[in-house]
Amino acid sequence: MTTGTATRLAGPPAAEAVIATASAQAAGLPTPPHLVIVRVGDDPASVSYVRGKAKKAGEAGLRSTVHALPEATPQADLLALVATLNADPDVHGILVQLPLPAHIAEEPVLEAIDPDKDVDGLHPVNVGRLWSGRPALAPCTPAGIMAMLAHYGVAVAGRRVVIVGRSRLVGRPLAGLMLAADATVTVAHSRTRDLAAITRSADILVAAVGRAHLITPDMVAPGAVVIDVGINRVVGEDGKSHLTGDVHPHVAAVASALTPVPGGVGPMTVAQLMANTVQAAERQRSGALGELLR
Ligand SMILES: NC(=O)C1=CN([C@@H]2O[C@H](COP(=O)(O)OP(=O)(O)OC[C@H]3O[C@@H](n4cnc5c(N)ncnc54)[C@H](OP(=O)(O)O)[C@@H]3O)[C@@H](O)[C@H]2O)C=CC1
Ligand SMILES: Nc1nc(=O)c2c([nH]1)NC[C@@H]1CN(c3ccc(C(=O)N[C@@H](CCC(=O)O)C(=O)O)cc3)C=[N+]21
Repeated sequence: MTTGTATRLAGPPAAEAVIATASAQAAGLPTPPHLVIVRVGDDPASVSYVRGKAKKAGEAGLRSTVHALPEATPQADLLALVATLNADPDVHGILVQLPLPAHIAEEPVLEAIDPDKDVDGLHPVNVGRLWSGRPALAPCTPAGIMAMLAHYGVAVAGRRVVIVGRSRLVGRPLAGLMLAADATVTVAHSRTRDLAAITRSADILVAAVGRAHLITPDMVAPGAVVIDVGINRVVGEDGKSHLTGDVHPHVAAVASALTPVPGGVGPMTVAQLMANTVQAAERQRSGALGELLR
């Protein structure tokens, strides 16, 4: 961000607040919640994200284990690992990092995860709970965005929210959470006509597309709150590779508030994973207590 007047909605302070709450809850459990992350192959971005998540888990007082499987792992072996983790009472959260190699279908893998250990909130049971307005483990990026808005005092109820992007991981579940929070929601995507007219109607505009600087100032209503989810690796004028979002920097001159990239939504995603892992551990504990008392 160069010039502009928009308030910078920084991720790290809001993320620390989420992690502090999760850590305090974790400390009240008989054993530290245990997160298991499964990564298949050596995609450099996935390697780096998974490392970041495991590091944060340790800082938050959680246990974490990373299973790094070779690129050529057969789907059956991955399913067998998930079954073992489901059955292990010492494992509270399971996350299979996406994308998976092309020879492995996502659907059967996500459906194999015990919904109560599904800290990514991608199992159809959790998707269904979210869309029927019941408590559920919600995907980390959308839940992190809701936590960030709450942290900075941005009201959602009654406001017009436009989400650009309809992915399983971000756009769709965010629409469900926004609806549950009483926003009026529009979801745009690659087939949307006259995208600018729609984005200009937003009080809160969320860009989750994966195209550098797709959202330009003319697409933003003066005073709108803009959430930039995109993480794009681009080569700058200096010839160096760096990260940039889906939102053009000049949007800062139009918006009232804007999340930076990096240092915006990304840290919220990681923080929310810690919160979801603690929530999963608590759910399993109360589930187990319920069984004992029955
Ligand atoms: N900060 C964080 O924590 C996270 C960041 N990300 C980043 O967010 C971005 C989006 O991720 P993800 O949702 O997984 O991406 P996907 O590629 O799964 O989805 C992209 C969405 O954008 C839509 N789209 C593509 N081109 C256009 C266009 N020109 N106009 C309008 N809509 C368009 C697609 O439409 P259609 O459905 O029609 O194809 C699709 O719905 C990426 O940069 C990713 O790296 C992702 C997860 C977490
Ligand atoms: N099953 C699954 N669950 C996910 O939640 C999931 C996934 N698969 N696949 C990929 C996306 C992407 N994602 C990010 C996590 C952290 C940052 C993050 O920490 N970003 C930092 C900087 C990152 C950097 O410097 O490279 C930031 O924006 O400041 C970004 C993106 C989770 N995802």
